[in-house]
Amino acid sequence: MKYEVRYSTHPQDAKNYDTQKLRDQYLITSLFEQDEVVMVYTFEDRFIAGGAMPVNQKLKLESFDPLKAGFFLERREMGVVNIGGKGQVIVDGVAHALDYKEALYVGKGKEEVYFVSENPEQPAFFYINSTPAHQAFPVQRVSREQAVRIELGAMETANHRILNKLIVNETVETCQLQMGMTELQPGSVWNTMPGHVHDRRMEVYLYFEVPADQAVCHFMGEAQESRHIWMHDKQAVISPAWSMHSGSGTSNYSFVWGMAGENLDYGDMDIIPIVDLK
Ligand SMILES: O=C[C@H](O)[C@@H](O)CC(=O)C(=O)O
Ligand SMILES: [Zn+2]
Repeated sequence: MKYEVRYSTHPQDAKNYDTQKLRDQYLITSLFEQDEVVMVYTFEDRFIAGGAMPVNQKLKLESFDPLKAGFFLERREMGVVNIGGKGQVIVDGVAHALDYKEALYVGKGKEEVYFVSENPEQPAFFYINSTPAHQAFPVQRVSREQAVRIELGAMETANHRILNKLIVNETVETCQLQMGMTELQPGSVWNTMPGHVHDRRMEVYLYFEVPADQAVCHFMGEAQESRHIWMHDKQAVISPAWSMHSGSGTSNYSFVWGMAGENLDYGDMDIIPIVDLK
């Protein structure tokens, strides 16, 4: 398994970052590598964003040195969203089938977790989010039908999108993790517009279904001191609690969002009026 550690940053410091520094600090370019588990451990709320792409073998979820844990979920919980072909997540011997855009919550204390693809020609891409946890909640699969679906925005403002709450307190009991998936409708390009911040929680976005010759421009930073990061398919970006997080694409696309921090209130956001953005 491969991992990387990223320290957290101060907004006053981030103001001075040039393009490369912004990308090094916040952009995660590669989480999906054949027959590997790849993890980025950020000190923003000790959130881990990872990818598991089993092709020719099943992959074991393993702890890594900075966690100083006997096994990965010893003091953590995890959410998994499959953004690839059919696969299974095997948790302490129990197989949970995950189809495209389905999710699985795995609570603290589960010792043995494996990732498997059904067909090596169409491997599963398991996107992983994990946060510290102090209570064990049951494993729960969230199918597409079980997700809480909300329609947001409008075609006229190029932000018509379907938000699917996958792992939120309406569907799954968690310690601090929340996850969901938002799908921009054809012709719509703006996510999270009007934008927001939530000082109570940090967030990570993973963009996918971005066509190979298109890109998403992700907006971050303080609302009056915004910066942008150009992103491609299956890349993720870390949003510290002080940062806005919004994006516009050169086509429509989808993204998985994951949050952790102070509360489990999805609606706890401070909206930034569009005319106040700088
Ligand atoms: O705090 C919540 C997250 O930023 C996302 O759920 C926002 C989002 O998917 C959207 O508006 O398109
Ligand atoms: Zn947010």
